[in-house]
Amino acid sequence: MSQQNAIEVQKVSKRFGSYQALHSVSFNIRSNEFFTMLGPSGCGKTTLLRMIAGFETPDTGQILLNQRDIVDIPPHKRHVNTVFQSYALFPHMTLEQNVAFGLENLGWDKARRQARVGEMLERVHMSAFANRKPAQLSGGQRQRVALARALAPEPEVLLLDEPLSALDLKLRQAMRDELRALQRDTGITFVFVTHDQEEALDMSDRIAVLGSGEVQQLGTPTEIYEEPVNRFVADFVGETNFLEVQVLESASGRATIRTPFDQVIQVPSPVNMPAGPATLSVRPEKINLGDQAPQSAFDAKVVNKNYMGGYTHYLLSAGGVEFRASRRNASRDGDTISLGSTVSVGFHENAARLLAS
Ligand SMILES: Nc1ncnc2c1ncn2[C@@H]1O[C@H](COP(=O)(O)OP(=O)(O)OP(=O)(O)O)[C@@H](O)[C@H]1O
Repeated sequence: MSQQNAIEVQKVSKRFGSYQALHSVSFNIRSNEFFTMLGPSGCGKTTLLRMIAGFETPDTGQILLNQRDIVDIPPHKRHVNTVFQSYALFPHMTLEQNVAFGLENLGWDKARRQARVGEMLERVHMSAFANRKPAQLSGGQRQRVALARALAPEPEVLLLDEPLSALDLKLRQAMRDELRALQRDTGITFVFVTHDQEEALDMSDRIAVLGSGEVQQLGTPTEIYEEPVNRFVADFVGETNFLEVQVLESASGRATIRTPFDQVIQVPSPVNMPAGPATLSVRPEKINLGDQAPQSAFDAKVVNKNYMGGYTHYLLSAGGVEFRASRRNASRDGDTISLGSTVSVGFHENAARLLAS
């Protein structure tokens, strides 16, 4: 993957009336990557996408597209296309005409247009429907055509605004793989907006987690999930337990802490973590139970359990604290820990993460 930047967002702020939607946001999107802006409703992700597209302007700051400032370039001159949740296909046109539409405006001649439309419909597996109208298609098929139309003029960047959210669950999952493959095949930079953390983890090369109009963390899916920098990211991406701990000392990315279960352990930590109270994030699947618990284990009571087939989720209590653990049922009789029993519990030190805030 090239490390060149397709898009640079530099200190972008935006206010709507008295509401500050973006607070001096900066990040770079690399050429040819699948980049996701992930965050809860209202965090500013759509506003950022609309700024890149040119439908919205920053109050302050700059946006560069391939090193060029685009703030004053109108949307249709940006070599950026957008796919929306609502497809936005022209209902009176056939699929072929829909995909050809933008190419005609760009001045492509008929032969070139036809070749490109054929190629794009093929790519999204819609060649057999070329002469149908959008109303004769399912939601997933419409979204494939919308993708073909947006990719046909070979934009430098494709913006995707929650494009899967109108589809049902099964189709959404299948479309994730298709989108990812389409990005790899075309090599076009994809900028994807979603509030669905699973989608983001599944598809992205890198994710920017947005919250309260700021970038809370930017990293690969593994970094975001395994090394969340703060409570917001740990909570928004995946499930986790927050344990109130005491930092005894810290140095170069590791800290010695006392847990609510009276263990003194060393865990990964942000640099310069001051001594005193802090929060430790431990994901439920990283808490091991019974014979799987490590040596530093302690006893906990099973307060509740939910058998989910492949997994069982447990609510446990120890040291006056309740926390969650989940365990994969790896065999027919994997679910052996009963409600009300006392079980040995532990987690590997590298599986926990001390949070900066
Ligand atoms: N044109 C506008 N006028 C006033 N407020 C706006 C406008 N556009 C966005 N906002 C506000 O700015 C904030 C960020 O909006 P934005 O649409 O970027 O959020 P989002 O993260 O995409 O959320 P969602 O997933 O709900 O679309 C929201 O609180 C929204 O109400």
